[in-house]
Amino acid sequence: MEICPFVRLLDWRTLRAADCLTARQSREVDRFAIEELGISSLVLMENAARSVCDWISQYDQASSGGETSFVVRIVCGRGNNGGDGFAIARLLWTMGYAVEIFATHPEAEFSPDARANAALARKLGIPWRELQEFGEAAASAQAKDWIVDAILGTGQSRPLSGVLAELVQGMNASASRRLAVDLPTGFSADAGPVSGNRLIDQPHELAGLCVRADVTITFVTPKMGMLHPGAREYLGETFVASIGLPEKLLREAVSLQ
Ligand SMILES: NC(=O)C1=CN([C@@H]2O[C@H](COP(=O)(O)OP(=O)(O)OC[C@H]3O[C@@H](n4cnc5c(N)ncnc54)[C@H](O)[C@@H]3O)[C@@H](O)[C@H]2O)[C@@H](O)CC1
Ligand SMILES: [K+]
Repeated sequence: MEICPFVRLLDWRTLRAADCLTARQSREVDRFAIEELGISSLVLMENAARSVCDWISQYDQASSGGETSFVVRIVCGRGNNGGDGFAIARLLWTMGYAVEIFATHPEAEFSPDARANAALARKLGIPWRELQEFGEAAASAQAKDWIVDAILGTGQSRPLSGVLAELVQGMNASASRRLAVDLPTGFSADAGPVSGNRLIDQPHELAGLCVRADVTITFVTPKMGMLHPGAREYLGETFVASIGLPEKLLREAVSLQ
């Protein structure tokens, strides 16, 4: 189902390991695109953000005739997954959506591309709320609202704890719909819904440790962890978004053949 030009629905029935990238391969794709092909990482981030915004606006058109009275709350981590989130906030805001940004870290701790997009969001005066207000905002959110999970993507390297685990619990307890950017926070690109280095057979064990997304929009290709039998429970309806580079080239770059 081509819901918008650069985004295609993932067919779970035909998903194979050969179609999937590991976190390391995903980073290699990034590196190859930036260093060998010379595309800027900010262009990749913008393309990633644009595909998420296209999806939200197409879905909104298709499901409610473009009624945009819902609120999109975007929770941004400190890495490039967060950078995607700041860019998504800017694009949705310029399209007239009600947007609220929540950042998990002070700007000084952001990755360079996240900092660039956060600074732009600040300059444009996009509503930016205190992180500690998120629990209350999520608890009072309506079913037609969206929470965009831009906390962790392929950089997730350990189980969630502390503030991030609390944020994820707040997200999962909310009536709001949840959209995961690249991967749900708490979901390992390599192994799926894991806790520590142990695959979780009982998904309920992950309650609060992994975002239960209604929709996941992943970039370039599916990720290896999506093969885990419990994956769909956390990914929801999954789409694969192109970020402007020929997939075949990227596969060669990570010698997927
Ligand atoms: N693959 C690609 O071609 C592209 C990737 N982009 C985005 O870049 C993301 C990867 O960005 P990053 O490598 O900065 O990583 P993330 O943004 O996923 O993670 C940020 C940082 O969080 C820390 N972290 C890891 N596990 C944690 C935990 N359990 N608790 C607390 N902190 C933790 C790590 O230091 C990690 O570097 C992708 O998921 C995607 O959203 C896009 O911007 C565009 C292109
Ligand atoms: K995410």
